[in-house]
Amino acid sequence: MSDPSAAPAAGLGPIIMRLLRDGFREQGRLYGVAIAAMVVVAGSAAAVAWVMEWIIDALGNPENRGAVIAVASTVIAIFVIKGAATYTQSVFMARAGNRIVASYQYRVYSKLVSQGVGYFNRTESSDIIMRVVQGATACRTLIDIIVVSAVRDTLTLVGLIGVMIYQQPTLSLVSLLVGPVALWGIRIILRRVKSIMESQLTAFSEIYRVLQESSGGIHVIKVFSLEDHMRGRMDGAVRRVEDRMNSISRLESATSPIIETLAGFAIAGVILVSAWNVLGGQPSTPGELMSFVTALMMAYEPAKRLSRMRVSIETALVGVRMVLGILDMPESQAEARDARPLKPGRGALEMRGVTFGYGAAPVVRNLDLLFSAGQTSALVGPSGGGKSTILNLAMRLYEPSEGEVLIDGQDLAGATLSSVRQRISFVGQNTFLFSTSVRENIRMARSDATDAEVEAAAQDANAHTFVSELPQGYETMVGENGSFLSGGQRQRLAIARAILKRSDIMLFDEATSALDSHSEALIQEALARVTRDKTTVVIAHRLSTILGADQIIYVEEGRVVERGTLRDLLAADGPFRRLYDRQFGVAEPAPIALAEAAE
Ligand SMILES: Nc1ncnc2c1ncn2[C@@H]1O[C@H](COP(=O)(O)OP(=O)(O)OP(=O)(O)O)[C@@H](O)[C@H]1O
Repeated sequence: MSDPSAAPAAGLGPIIMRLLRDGFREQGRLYGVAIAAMVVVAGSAAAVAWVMEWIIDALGNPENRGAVIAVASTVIAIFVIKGAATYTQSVFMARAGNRIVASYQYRVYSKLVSQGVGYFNRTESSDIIMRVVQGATACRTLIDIIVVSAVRDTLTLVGLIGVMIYQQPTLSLVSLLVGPVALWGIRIILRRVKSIMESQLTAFSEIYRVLQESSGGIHVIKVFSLEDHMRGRMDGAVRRVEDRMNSISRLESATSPIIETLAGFAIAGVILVSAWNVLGGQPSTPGELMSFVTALMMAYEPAKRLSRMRVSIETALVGVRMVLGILDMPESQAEARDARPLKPGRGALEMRGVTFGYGAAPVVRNLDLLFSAGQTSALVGPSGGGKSTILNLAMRLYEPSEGEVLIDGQDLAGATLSSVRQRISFVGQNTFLFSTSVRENIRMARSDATDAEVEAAAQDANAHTFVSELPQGYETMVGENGSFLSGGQRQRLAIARAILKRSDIMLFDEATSALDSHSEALIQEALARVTRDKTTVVIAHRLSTILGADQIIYVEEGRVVERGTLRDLLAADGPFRRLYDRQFGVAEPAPIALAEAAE
């Protein structure tokens, strides 16, 4: 499946410009100070080379004590200034860089969390983690490289070359001849780096995936003795990352022999030409020559760093593209521009001619359904028939490809998402709890709920007794996804959360399946009270939980096959009747009696 957050095709130039624009807009002051410090660092480097002429001339005439002391003081001043400027540059670059990482991590997360459920179905969570963690760091790295290398090293190099040309124009030309050769060598290296970096990120993603599956699937790993299998996967993943790291380091380092060799040629050329100059009768003063040679030697380091810069840019670029890909991704569930909040009503939920599929094949087809306001409806039918999908569409977690989903006659497609979600409470098959206290988990439904309201909701969900017996009561931490609690306890907290929300439509998808029949009966009784005047839709495989429903809808292969009261469906002798007979046994009288009681 194509990844909508795939890297944008933009070239290096536009990507760098965009990052710099973003970085300077957010952290212009910090970068401004750092760049000013870099200008001072570059200037002081040129000054060191420049002052050599003065030093040599002063040493050639040591009787002039004033000149010697002035030179010595100048050297001290230059180095003190260079040290202070280097410190300022490092501190401000680091502060700006850390802020940039935080900003991109937040922006990427913020964009991701506003995507629809479909995006998270398509994208592996390990991939998402990698994009947030590695991608944001790559953005900082790229800005750092550009600012430090392009500004400081380029300015330093320009200053030093300026000194060289001023002191010895011919010799400068000779030494600069090696430049084009260096560029050619670096181009070859770059091509290799690009291909390795792409696969490096895939290898990283596998490490995150193994970690996540180890944590989430630890029970399966233990019970099926999969420890060695997981170790093998991790070993493979970390080795792949290691191999690629080594290749990248090798390529980055390959710039060194190229530059070293070329530097040797440049210096040898300078020696030969200056010897020829002397013989040819164009002598330079020792001071001029010393100043030139110092500038040439000092130019070597920034030149080497600049030669590595392109390789480092290429390694960071893959992560940067990932981040920009997410930031530029269209909203997978965009609100209509003229979307309005749903108007209040009694909570009638309706589907008209709804067709929808997660992929190409439709899961529900041309569905017409009415869940009347204030009534309880039950969805039953074989597994995979589309019951949960109907609830997903009602919550607008997915948009129908055809037809309309309406609340109180208002099409959800034209409503703001927040107003739709506000009207609906949901307890699903897989209860999710946050890694915080029991109280905070329930309060997620309504942040302004008082402690008394939280506890009342827990009472209704038959959770209060067990919560009171926990070591810190409502303040007990529940662990990652409620791992310190039993399945039934988790479900009761999820039900309490849904009750606290006080919305007028309540959806329950196998919400009491993890409970023993005694607890289930208690909750059913409480839920019947809480949902009395609400539009309620219940999915349950255990028919005992839905016998009191106002209507029962039998769904199979995405279609409504039967609907009616329990009495109607039993009398119709269709698929519901067969399901009913299978669960209770034809000779069992109790549910029939219950049906009578439900009238
Ligand atoms: N996120 C998804 N991506 C792709 N296909 C999905 C997704 N969720 C469900 N399906 C498919 O849609 C069909 C209907 O699934 P759904 O969960 O709605 O059925 P259900 O009646 O609720 O089943 P059950 O009773 O087992 O929960 C199934 O074939 C399922 O494989």
